[in-house]
Amino acid sequence: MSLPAIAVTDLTKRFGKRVVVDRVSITVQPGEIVGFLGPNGSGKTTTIRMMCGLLTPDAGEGRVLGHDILRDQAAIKREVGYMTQRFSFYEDLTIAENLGFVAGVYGLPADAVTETLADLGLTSRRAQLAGSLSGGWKQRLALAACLMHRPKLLMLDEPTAGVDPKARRDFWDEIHARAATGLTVLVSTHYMDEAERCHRINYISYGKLISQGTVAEVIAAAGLVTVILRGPRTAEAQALLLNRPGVDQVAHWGADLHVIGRDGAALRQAAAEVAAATGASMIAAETSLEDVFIQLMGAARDNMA
Ligand SMILES: Nc1ncnc2c1ncn2[C@@H]1O[C@H](COP(=O)(O)OP(=O)(O)OP(=O)(O)O)[C@@H](O)[C@H]1O
Repeated sequence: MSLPAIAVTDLTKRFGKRVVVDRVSITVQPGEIVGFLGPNGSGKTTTIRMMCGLLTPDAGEGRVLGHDILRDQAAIKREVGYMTQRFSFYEDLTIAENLGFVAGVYGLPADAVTETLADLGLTSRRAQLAGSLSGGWKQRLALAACLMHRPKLLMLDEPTAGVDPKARRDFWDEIHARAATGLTVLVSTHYMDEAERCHRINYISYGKLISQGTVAEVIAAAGLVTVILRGPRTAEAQALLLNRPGVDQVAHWGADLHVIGRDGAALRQAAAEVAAATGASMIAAETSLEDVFIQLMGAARDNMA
């Protein structure tokens, strides 16, 4: 097997007395798209910045694209494309002028801009002011800016926040096409559908990595059982289900109620009783990634308490 694109162990970062990243280890193979998920403030951006060579860990070690994260930060920065959460442009410059500025920063030749415009389908819009672009095109410009120096690894921090579904899909098609040619991608997101587009995911909470694997593996590892109650009185059913033994989560999905818990026998018994009491039918269902994340969030909170 080839050298991993990312292999970091026990990364730790404190701000003041607070440990915001706590012994996080991640391995990513070349060409993989790996998702990074977790609640707000859980340490995703801080971890990404340590792996990009922008922030020095207080403890831990590892290599990114073969370079030591503690000693070769300059080399990492040259070979990584980092799209920050709130990417910004000169709004009163055109697309081409913005890319020209970035090319200057990296010391790239002028034809890098022409090539990148063509590569990202931006040539026909090259003279449009960045400030006048829609969210989807702004995001494409941000992607162009971080691909222009031909990085081997892309770190994307919530790249599609606030972008419409069609633009998000186009973005993901673009990412998959590039991964197929060997680009490695680490992407943080709060969107479940995006997590499902990744080859593997990492879930971090309160600075600790608490689940890793393919979506199917993460769902299986959570050991949850889900049943659906379908009937006329779901609001009443929800009230009856809350605080019943075996019921960890109850959530409305349209006209259905999803009932989720770790103790399958207790869950089914509670759901069956409430279904009978409210005239609902009970249907076995697959546990979703969102159900798992809600459960993990609750479990992490309980551990902190
Ligand atoms: N430079 C800093 N100084 C002090 N605290 C910081 C600094 N950077 C981040 N933090 C804190 O560290 C914690 C982790 O932040 P981080 O941005 O890594 O989380 P995140 O998972 O990326 O969150 P989000 O999903 O909201 O983007 C937060 O509580 C944040 O306030």
